[in-house]
Amino acid sequence: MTLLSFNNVDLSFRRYCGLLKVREMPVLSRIGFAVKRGEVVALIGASGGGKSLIAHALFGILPPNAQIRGDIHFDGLRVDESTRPALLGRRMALVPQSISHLDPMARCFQQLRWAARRAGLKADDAALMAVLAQFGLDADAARAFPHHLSGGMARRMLMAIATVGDPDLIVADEPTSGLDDDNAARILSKLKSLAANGKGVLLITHSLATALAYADSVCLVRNGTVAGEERAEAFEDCGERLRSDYARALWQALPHNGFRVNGDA
Ligand SMILES: Nc1ncnc2c1ncn2[C@@H]1O[C@H](COP(=O)(O)OP(=O)(O)OP(=O)(O)O)[C@@H](O)[C@H]1O
Ligand code: NI
Repeated sequence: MTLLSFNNVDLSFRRYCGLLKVREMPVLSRIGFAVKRGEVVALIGASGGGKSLIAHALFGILPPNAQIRGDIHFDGLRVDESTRPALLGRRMALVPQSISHLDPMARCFQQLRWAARRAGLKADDAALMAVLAQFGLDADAARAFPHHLSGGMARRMLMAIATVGDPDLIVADEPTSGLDDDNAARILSKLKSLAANGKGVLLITHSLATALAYADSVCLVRNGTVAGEERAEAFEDCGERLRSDYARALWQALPHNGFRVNGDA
């Protein structure tokens, strides 16, 4: 069953040139993809391609000069200013790319408690500590203010905060950046197991290798548009089963495919 769908979503930023002239800078064009329950969909693409903006459009955290058109649906409901508040934290949660989304003025455990409360959960402290333990975070991390955490610990704290409310959809924006291999695997396995338990997961990453190890399907984002949608299992051999040229080029550029460019032998 489809949990999240983007249909023909366009996004532009208004910029003032001079005093009165306003220019529209398009950044996303005709974005369309879907996430079903039980699957991990990876949004992948190079830096600056528009992946985070797609997540920000869903969660309503675009800057005020952003102009958005098109349809975003969550579980059959159109997502807009009126419907979004009831969804945030309860039905869908974001693991933001930047760890600066943690509140610098509150201890981490307090922020976890707020997230649980926002989701309508009456979790006691022991249950919240168990959530932290899933991400390798202990009582010291719980007591800490965000600036006392390492980058990797802060990222794991963001995962704990996003998942504590048991949302139906998790959007994880580069959730493993700055993590060592073990902690990265822990986060990605957790996302995969959430999907295996009927949740939907949108994994945003610049790494095709990461996407292929954990995702069921891959949506390629390039220059603000969807340059291809592929099943993860189509990335095999020489990529004959891939539908888009861009996917084939990325696949052939991976180290174990010999860094071939444009299909060169
Ligand atoms: N507030 C803004 N005003 C104008 N342009 C913006 C704004 N925010 C982002 N952009 C532009 O939109 C484009 C897409 O940015 P976005 O952060 O979504 O990329 P990304 O694919 O997530 O990249 P990365 O992998 O580096 O995180 C970039 O070219 C960026 O410069
Ligand atoms: Ni990003």
